[in-house]
Amino acid sequence: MEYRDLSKVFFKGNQQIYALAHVQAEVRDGELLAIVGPSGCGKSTLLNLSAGLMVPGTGEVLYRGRPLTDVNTQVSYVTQKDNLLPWRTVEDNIALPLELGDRARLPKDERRARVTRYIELVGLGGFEKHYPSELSGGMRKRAQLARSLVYEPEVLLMDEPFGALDAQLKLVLQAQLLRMWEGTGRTLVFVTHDLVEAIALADRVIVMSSRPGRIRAVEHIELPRPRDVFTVRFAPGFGDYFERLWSALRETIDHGQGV
Ligand SMILES: Nc1ncnc2c1ncn2[C@@H]1O[C@H](COP(=O)(O)OP(=O)(O)OP(=O)(O)O)[C@@H](O)[C@H]1O
Repeated sequence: MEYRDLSKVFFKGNQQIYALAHVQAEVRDGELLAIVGPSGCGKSTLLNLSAGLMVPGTGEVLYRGRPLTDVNTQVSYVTQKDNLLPWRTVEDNIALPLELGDRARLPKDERRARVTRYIELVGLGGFEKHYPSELSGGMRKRAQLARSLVYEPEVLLMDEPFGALDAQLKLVLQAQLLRMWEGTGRTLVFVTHDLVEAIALADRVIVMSSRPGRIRAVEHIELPRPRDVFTVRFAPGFGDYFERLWSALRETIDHGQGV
């Protein structure tokens, strides 16, 4: 996927909000790309454009070399907002993507087996028949994660998926995410406010400037895989990545509107 000179302006009454300006970047096949940047710098807007849910003002998103002109059905998107369907149980929520489009043609047994596999993978075994209102915040995140992985999309977009969770749970879910992603060859774009999380998970980290969002810095994270999120922060080199990225981020915060 490629962002070519992407800009986006929102209009609110007679106010113009410049969300993104001349974003030029590539998302490489199979990589885990983390995007960090101050609040309001256009990170969610970039994901919305990647999913084809929004039309760019200028420039284009290329997906497999072609400009995206419609909803991108090859990507799955874990949004900031919890959008599990309250009237469906955990297993029925997770099964939903398999009921739509071409995937509805998969044999029923295979669909059921996949749902069970992803429920186990995210650690929700035993809660299949629960409704979202009967789950904790962390469990709802796990269910969202399973729902977005169950149809095995080419690209997974995640918008601060672990932002609101406590530090311990965050680590556990990061570890699960890496376990599910490493070795699959799938592409993952992960927006976060947390630099440590970005370095621990990613192959590359993009730092965006404050609004209008531009690419400020790109860092290749060459820490070996498979990574252990619990210990990687003590690995040699981690501190240097943190220092460089923090310095890029701080500059944009100092010159912008804060976090
Ligand atoms: N539909 C919209 N209408 C008007 N303004 C919008 C709309 N969507 C986003 N914006 C504005 O565009 C800017 C970028 O928003 P966006 O949600 O992409 O930022 P973000 O980097 O994801 O922020 P955060 O880190 O706080 O989630 C913000 O100033 C926001 O108010």
